[in-house]
Amino acid sequence: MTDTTPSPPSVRPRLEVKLLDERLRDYLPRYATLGSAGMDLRALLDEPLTLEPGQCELIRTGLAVHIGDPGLAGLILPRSGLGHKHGIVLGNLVGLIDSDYQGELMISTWNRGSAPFVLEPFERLAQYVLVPVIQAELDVVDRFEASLRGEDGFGSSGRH
Ligand SMILES: O=c1ccn([C@H]2C[C@H](O)[C@@H](COP(=O)(O)OP(=O)(O)OP(=O)(O)O)O2)c(=O)[nH]1
Ligand SMILES: [Mg+2]
Repeated sequence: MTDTTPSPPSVRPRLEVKLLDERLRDYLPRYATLGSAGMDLRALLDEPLTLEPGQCELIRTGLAVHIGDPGLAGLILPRSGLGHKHGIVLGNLVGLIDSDYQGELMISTWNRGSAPFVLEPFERLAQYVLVPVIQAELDVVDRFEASLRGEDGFGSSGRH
């Protein structure tokens, strides 16, 4: 199996990014492979930081990204290796980045594991995924036209 053909660069949306720390010039996020969905975000730290079991800290990335298009949003997601092997996940589970946010991307970093974890400066800590968004208008109604499912949910169709 080969990598999928990437979108031509011309159709990729362009995102404005501010580097809030000059050291980030050497660590710009990038897609690791042609088919990568996310770009890794690194921890902007001056020295290693030990996260004790249960500890949650807001970690700087040194990056501000202005998406600028309400039809797009950013997601900050955990890296699966850190999450599965070391229990390093996100304190907010998923970070949602609004298209009009112009501040620094921050990573709520939670050690949900049972051992201390030492986070190294510029370690790849989470990933940033750009996703399409559709904003809706709400129409208030008294009743819905009946559907097959109706109000059934939460396992109403059984487990298997
Ligand atoms: O993991 C995250 C989540 C959010 N943000 C930033 C970007 C986002 O656009 C803004 C607001 O996020 P959200 O709307 O999820 O938080 P809130 O608690 O509702 O804050 P607000 O009242 O500012 O909307 O915070 C981050 O930097 N990292
Ligand atoms: Mg909000």
